[in-house]
Amino acid sequence: MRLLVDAGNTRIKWRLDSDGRVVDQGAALLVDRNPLAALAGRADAVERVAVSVVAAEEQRERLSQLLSDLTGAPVRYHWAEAARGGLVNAYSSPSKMGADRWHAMYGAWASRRQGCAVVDAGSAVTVDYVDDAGRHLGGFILPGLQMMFRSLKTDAARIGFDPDQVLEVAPGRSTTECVNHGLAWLSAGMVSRIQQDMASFGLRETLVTGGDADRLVRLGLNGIIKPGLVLDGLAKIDGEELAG
Ligand SMILES: Nc1ncnc2c1ncn2[C@@H]1O[C@H](COP(=O)(O)OP(=O)(O)O)[C@@H](O)[C@H]1O
Ligand SMILES: CC(C)(COP(=O)(O)O)[C@@H](O)C(=O)NCCC(=O)O
Ligand SMILES: [K+]
Repeated sequence: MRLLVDAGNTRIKWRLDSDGRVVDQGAALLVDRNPLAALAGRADAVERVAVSVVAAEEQRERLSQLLSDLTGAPVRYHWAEAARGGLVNAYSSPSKMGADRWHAMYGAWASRRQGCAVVDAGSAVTVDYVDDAGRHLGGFILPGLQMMFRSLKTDAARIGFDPDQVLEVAPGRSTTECVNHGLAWLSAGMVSRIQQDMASFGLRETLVTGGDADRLVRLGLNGIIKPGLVLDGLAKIDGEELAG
């Protein structure tokens, strides 16, 4: 059995897989005392661990310690790459790209082998475009929903509001409405820009992952929700590395 781990800036997502079959999966907040607690007592069967991490280096070290407390199995960290299996990264310095973006893109590319957009609505939102030839055309990094609520709350003295994840885009008539509708309106604007880009780059499908994936779809993004897309790509890459 193999343990796959996707450590984002907010949550750690994990999956136990056996020969490509999902045996179990879960998620916990990165700040939890032990985000891998659900795996205690089941680690004996783990023969190998594969990790995709974008959280800070100190969080990676903490995760590393949690994993070695859990299992003696070898742990392999996978990072962004220049190219793999026909997918070619647009970055001139691929190691600077978040591992999660590469793994999500590879998850999409390996299963479809056609042009697509990959949207990861996590702590930050990332949008990446891949054409039919497997060329990554580039992407965007934007603040995620909680990050935007936080910055409005902490960086402006007189914006008092109760954050609420509404999908309402009408002009607001109170501070709370202006903020909540404003963020829905901003996300809806991003959604229509993605859809314009899809048409102009001739891309067919949008795959959406991350904690706020469902919100973007409800705001009109014409996409397929793939909650485990990063883990799908990670599983594939780790399997390919093992096979040599
Ligand atoms: N249970 C949850 N805990 C925290 N954030 C959540 C939860 N459910 C949905 N979210 C939303 O998910 C976003 C974080 O997405 P996630 O995919 O967990 O991020 P990351 O990959 O950066 O760890 C937050 O902006 C938040 O709005
Ligand atoms: C953009 C990200 C913060 C997204 O991470 P997440 O919101 O999923 O935690 C992450 O992919 C990252 O740290 N990227 C490094 C910079 C880059 O991709 O160019
Ligand atoms: K993300």
